[in-house]
Amino acid sequence: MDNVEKIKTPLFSNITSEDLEHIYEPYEDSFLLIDALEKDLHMIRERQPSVCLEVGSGSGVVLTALASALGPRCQYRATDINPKACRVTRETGKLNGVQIETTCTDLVSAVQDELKGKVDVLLFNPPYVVTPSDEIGRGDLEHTWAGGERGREVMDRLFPCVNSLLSPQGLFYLVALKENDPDDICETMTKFGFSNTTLLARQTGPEKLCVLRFGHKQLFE
Ligand SMILES: C[S@@+](CC[C@H](N)C(=O)[O-])C[C@H]1O[C@@H](n2cnc3c(N)ncnc32)[C@H](O)[C@@H]1O
Repeated sequence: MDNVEKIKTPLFSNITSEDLEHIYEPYEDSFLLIDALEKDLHMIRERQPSVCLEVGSGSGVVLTALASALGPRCQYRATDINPKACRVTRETGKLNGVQIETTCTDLVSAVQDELKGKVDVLLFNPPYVVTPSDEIGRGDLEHTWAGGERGREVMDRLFPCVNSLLSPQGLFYLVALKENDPDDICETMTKFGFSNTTLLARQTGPEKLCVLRFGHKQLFE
């Protein structure tokens, strides 16, 4: 499509091999989310976002890519349960001229009061791999992929918080795997008052991934 504005993949030469023993190396799912944001950039820009929040920012490449395209008028916030990921997220932002404020917390616990109703763009590329429940949180790397039953145990805990975090015009972008049952995710989010769109879907090796976008129902009526 000619009219799609490009989002540059950020530099991430700041990430050392030692970091990669603890944090998620940008991979196909990260780039799928960046591609989905590129596809939706016109809609994001129209909203003149003031706050973008990425949950589980890992290396920070996704939020940095979005921030580089949107510019400095917006506040860029990130959370991760892993303090090393928070540090690398800030560094990746800095390397690309973007300021990202990070908070080390479980999902959005430490920021949800402050950011209530203010988040215009919410991003989550969750740990989505189907694993035994007790693999969740076993270590830094397990945090990056272990999703427990149906790969849903971590992302499912964020869904009830989305309504109170998003601004009235806010959009929520979520990466999901076929095994996570995207139709059921959409049904769950419908119950919380959201409309959904599948923005992109891609087979990457054995994984069938998609990016879902949610917005308050009345926005799309
Ligand atoms: C699949 S990685 C995605 C990293 C990055 N957003 C990307 O797309 O490359 C999932 C990230 O979520 C973080 N994470 C896992 N469980 C979390 C939780 N309960 N709260 C906050 N972050 C979490 C992990 O530490 C990891 O950085």
